[in-house]
Amino acid sequence: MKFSDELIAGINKTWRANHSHPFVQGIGHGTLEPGKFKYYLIQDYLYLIQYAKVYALGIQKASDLSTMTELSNSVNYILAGEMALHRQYAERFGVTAQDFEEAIEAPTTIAYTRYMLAEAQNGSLAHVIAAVLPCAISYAEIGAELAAIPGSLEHPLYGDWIRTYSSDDFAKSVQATVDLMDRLAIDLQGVERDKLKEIFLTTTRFEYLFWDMGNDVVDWPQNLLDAVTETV
Ligand SMILES: Cc1ncc(CN)c(N)n1
Repeated sequence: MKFSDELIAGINKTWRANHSHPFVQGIGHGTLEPGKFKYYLIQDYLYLIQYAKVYALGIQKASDLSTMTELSNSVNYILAGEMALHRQYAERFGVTAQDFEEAIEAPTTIAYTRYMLAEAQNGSLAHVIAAVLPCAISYAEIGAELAAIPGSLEHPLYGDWIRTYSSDDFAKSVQATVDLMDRLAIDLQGVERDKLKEIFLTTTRFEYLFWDMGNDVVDWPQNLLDAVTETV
């Protein structure tokens, strides 16, 4: 069994919980409240900025030019490809990409992204890839599953999102990361593999928290947001 398959098989219940999350199903069936989607997109834009930096740390830790090039392609795909989707939605919601970029990061966004950055900064390239892998694979799987729901691809608001995450471009970018994980794992022993499994489980759990955040619009308490002008 490939190491990437072993990672998912070892945490199957947690893994599937993301697919059946009400927020995800709401996108697929077109029943999600647009306001929740907008809040999620803003936080996801901020998330992707940090996520691109995690991949960039991988470039620094890579030991060959071909891996560096692959990771650099991933950084470019996130910043220019995936985030273009969010910029297009910003326009549809009547705000600018800069409004998205200048939004306040919610506690979940900070916790998830800074966890990945800490593991990436302190660990090896394998740690970097284990941290980003649930994000990559789960969106590709979710995109494909939602695309199979009749009419989902034509939904006026959610169709673009589903088309992006079920696209060949996204799948190609994810496959490069999966293949890299499998190559890196070949040389690793038990304890090192266990650490990768722990990181993979943690970021899979964070994926669930991120869907929860969107579904419940979880932000800092309003009184703290109102007091923001006191500190900036
Ligand atoms: C939280 C999250 N996880 C994963 C993806 C897919 N890159 C995303 N856009 N946002």
